[in-house]
Amino acid sequence: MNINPKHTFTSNLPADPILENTRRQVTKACYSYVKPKQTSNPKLLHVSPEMLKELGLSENDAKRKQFLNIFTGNTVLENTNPYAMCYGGHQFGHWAGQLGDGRAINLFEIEHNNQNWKLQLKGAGETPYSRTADGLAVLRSSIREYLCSEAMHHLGVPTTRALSLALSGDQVLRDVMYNGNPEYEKGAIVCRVSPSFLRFGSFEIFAARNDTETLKTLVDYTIKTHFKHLFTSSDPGGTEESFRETEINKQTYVSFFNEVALRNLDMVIHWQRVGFTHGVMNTDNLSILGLTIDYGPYGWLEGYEPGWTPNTTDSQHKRYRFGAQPDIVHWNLYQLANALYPLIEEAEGLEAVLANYAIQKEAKYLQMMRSKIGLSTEEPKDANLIQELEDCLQLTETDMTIFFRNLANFDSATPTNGLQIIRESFYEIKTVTEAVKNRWNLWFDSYADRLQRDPISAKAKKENMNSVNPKYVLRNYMAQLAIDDANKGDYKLIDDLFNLLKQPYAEQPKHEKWFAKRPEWARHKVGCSMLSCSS
Ligand SMILES: Nc1ncnc2c1ncn2[C@@H]1O[C@H](COP(=O)(O)OP(=O)(O)OP(=O)(O)O)[C@@H](O)[C@H]1O
Ligand SMILES: [Mg+2]
Repeated sequence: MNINPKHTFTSNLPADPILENTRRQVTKACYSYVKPKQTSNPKLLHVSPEMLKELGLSENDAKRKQFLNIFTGNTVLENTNPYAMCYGGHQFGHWAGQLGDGRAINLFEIEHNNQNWKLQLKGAGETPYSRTADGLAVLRSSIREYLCSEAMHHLGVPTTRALSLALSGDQVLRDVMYNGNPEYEKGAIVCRVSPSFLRFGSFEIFAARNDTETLKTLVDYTIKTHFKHLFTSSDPGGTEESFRETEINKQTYVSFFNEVALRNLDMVIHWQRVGFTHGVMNTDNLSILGLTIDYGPYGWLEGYEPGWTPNTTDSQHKRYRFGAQPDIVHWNLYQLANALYPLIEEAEGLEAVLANYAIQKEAKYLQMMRSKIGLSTEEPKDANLIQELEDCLQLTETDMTIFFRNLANFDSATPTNGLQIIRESFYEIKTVTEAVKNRWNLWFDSYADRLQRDPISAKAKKENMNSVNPKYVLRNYMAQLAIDDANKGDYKLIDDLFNLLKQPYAEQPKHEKWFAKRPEWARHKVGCSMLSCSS
């Protein structure tokens, strides 16, 4: 295996001078060096061929013992120095202080095709940031993270990626529903991959500690590394040589914040498009690059319900419910603005970005919803048509994925067929009363009128709709079936789902069984509709 490891993160940012792996507050440093824990009997369960290719590795490489050893933490690659990152975060609306990579350990960077990738193990053992926990991850949550991050990539949603899923061979104790019934589960490790694992909380921690110096070092590094275009355009002449020395001006900090805001807006609008509910949008789980990060208690909408969250830890206030996600990004951006303020010392620019986010959020959401119903032009009343559609979707439990996919078959010449076309998306046909049918028929009439004023051909409309409305998503019960099998030692379904989800927008007649509503047994089952943060 030919890996030429890079270390741009550690060579540009301050390290924690303490090398002992003891739990502590780490100050004036962006990371701590720490070695992954040795595992007793590691076994690879799956490797992403697409990710291998992105990294310039071959499928043969993945079969080597060295690959297994490196990506489960048993071998540290020569000339590399693994590390855990320091960050803080606002959890459920409250500042939680230092959090950090309590169980994630960065191995090294690989550069391939002009892209720098950080490779990180999740569940690789304790670090200085582990607080009271064990640094490990269990198989169920690792399968969910592995399958979903690659599935999101294929859906076209900005996300961190996954290279491999492995068993550690060790047992991990977990109290799944936090009700005093801990049990041993299989331990597992996912190798995650991303151009950066920096989170909003990576910046907040230094602002909270009034450590403006380290804050500036980290922000400048981030701009010069990941937002180079901002840096060079506003500071002309910024060549590689002058790269480190050149001062970044205040306007560039504001532009950086603006881009972070817009990238995260783009990400969350994609979530709303595909029905993804993240579940724990704390500021330590929002990426500075606007990538979906931390596949914990996430879930996919089945019945269209903006008030839904899969996370039982949030069942009372439902702060992170599906419909609130774009507003939560906004709230989190306020926290990031506060963290960047010491570098700018003027609120105006940051406030303008936040105000613009609110405007853009409405516009982008509307644009996205127009695409879901196949409109190629804009009319002022589209917002009403879409609002009425969302109201109709909540009249009775209606499957989001099936609804939008089947809606592509609607013909504006025969609006009375509308109900028949979407019938399959209703969970209980007996709840579709005359009153419900009437509302839907009214909507289909307005929709047909609107489509008739749209110049797009029926064929193009259908193609467009099928390219934004996925046919296959990782429904909660599907992941749970793969987990149940894996706990019994059968890993085939992981591979089947992995392959299915590579083409979420394609018709896959052989796999039609996955284009189905959630089965009744999964309605209230732990892991399918209820997920805790225990992972
Ligand atoms: N088993 C564990 N051992 C040590 N620390 C943990 C463990 N589980 C979670 N943490 C830490 O608790 C904090 C919040 O956890 P959260 O569930 O958001 O993250 P995570 O799922 O571990 O990781 P990530 O955000 O990297 O995907 C993080 O600092 C995380 O590292
Ligand atoms: Mg997290």
